[in-house]
Amino acid sequence: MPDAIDGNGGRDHGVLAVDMRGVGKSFGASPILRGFDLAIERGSFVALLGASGSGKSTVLRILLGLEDIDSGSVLVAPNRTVVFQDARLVRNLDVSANVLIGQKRTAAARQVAVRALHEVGLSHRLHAWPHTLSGGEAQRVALARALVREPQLLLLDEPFAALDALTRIRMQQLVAELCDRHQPAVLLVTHDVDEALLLADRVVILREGALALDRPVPLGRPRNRNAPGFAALRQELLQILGVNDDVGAGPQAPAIRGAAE
Ligand SMILES: Nc1ncnc2c1ncn2[C@@H]1O[C@H](COP(=O)(O)OP(=O)(O)OP(=O)(O)O)[C@@H](O)[C@H]1O
Repeated sequence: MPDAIDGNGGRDHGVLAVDMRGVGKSFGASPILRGFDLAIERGSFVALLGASGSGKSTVLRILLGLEDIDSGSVLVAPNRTVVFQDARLVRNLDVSANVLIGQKRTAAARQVAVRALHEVGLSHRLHAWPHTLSGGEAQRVALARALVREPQLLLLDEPFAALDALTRIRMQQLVAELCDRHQPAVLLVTHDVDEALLLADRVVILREGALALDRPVPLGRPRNRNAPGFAALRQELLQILGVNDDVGAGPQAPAIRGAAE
C-alpha cells in the first residue's frame, strides 16, 4: 500500500494529492517505471499520455495500492477512487444501489445518491437495471458512484475509450463540469491528445519509464478545439508521442500523385 498523505510530512504534502518520487517498477526482467516522478496538487487535473504498454495503468494501479513498487516513494491522498473504461456495475443491483456500493444504505446516503445521479443526468434511471443502460449511461453511473465518495483524488483510466464519438464529447463536458464543481485532484489516463488538452491543467507524457514531458495547458475554460493555441499544443504533444496525424500523406503519397499527373 502507498503511504497516505496526511499533511504532516517534511515535504509540502498539504497541497499535494499525489507525490511519487523516483519510482521503479519491473515485471519480471522488464523495467516499466525507472525513476518516475509525479506530483499532483489538490484540485489539479493532470492527463497522463504515453504509448500503449508504456506503464500508464501501472501508475494508476500503484496509486490504488494494487501494485507494489521496487524503489522510490509514493504518497497519495487516502480518499481516492477510480473509474475504469468499463463501468463495472453489479448486475443484480439497480442504479441507485450500484452508486451506494460499499456505503451504508441510510436515508441520508440515498439522498446523496439521488443528488449524484441528478448531477450526471440520470434522475430518471434511479431504479433501472444495469443491463438496460447504454454504455454512456453506465459510465454516468460509474461517475456518480465515484462522486458520492467525495474523493480527494479521482483516477480515470481511459473512462471514455469504449464510447462512441458523440457520447464521448458529452462525457468529457460532464467530467469538466463535475470536476469544476467538486474540485478533486484528477489523474486521467488517456490515449486521446484532444481529450487531454480539453480537460487537463497539465499534461504529462510517460516514455521509457519516466516523464518525457510535464507541461501546463495554458488554455482558458470552457475549452474547445478552436481555442487559440490548441492546435499548436496538439502538434507538440503528437510530436513527442511520435505520431504524425496526417491521413493519406504517407511516404508514398507524393510519388503516386506525381505519377498520375
Ligand atoms: N501483472 C503484470 N505482469 C506482467 N506484466 C505486466 C503486468 N501488468 C502490466 N504488465 C506489462 O507492463 C507493461 C505496461 O503495462 P500498462 O498496462 O501499465 O501499460 P499502459 O501504458 O497502460 O498500456 P495501454 O495504453 O495499452 O493500456 C506492459 O508491457 C504490460 O504487458
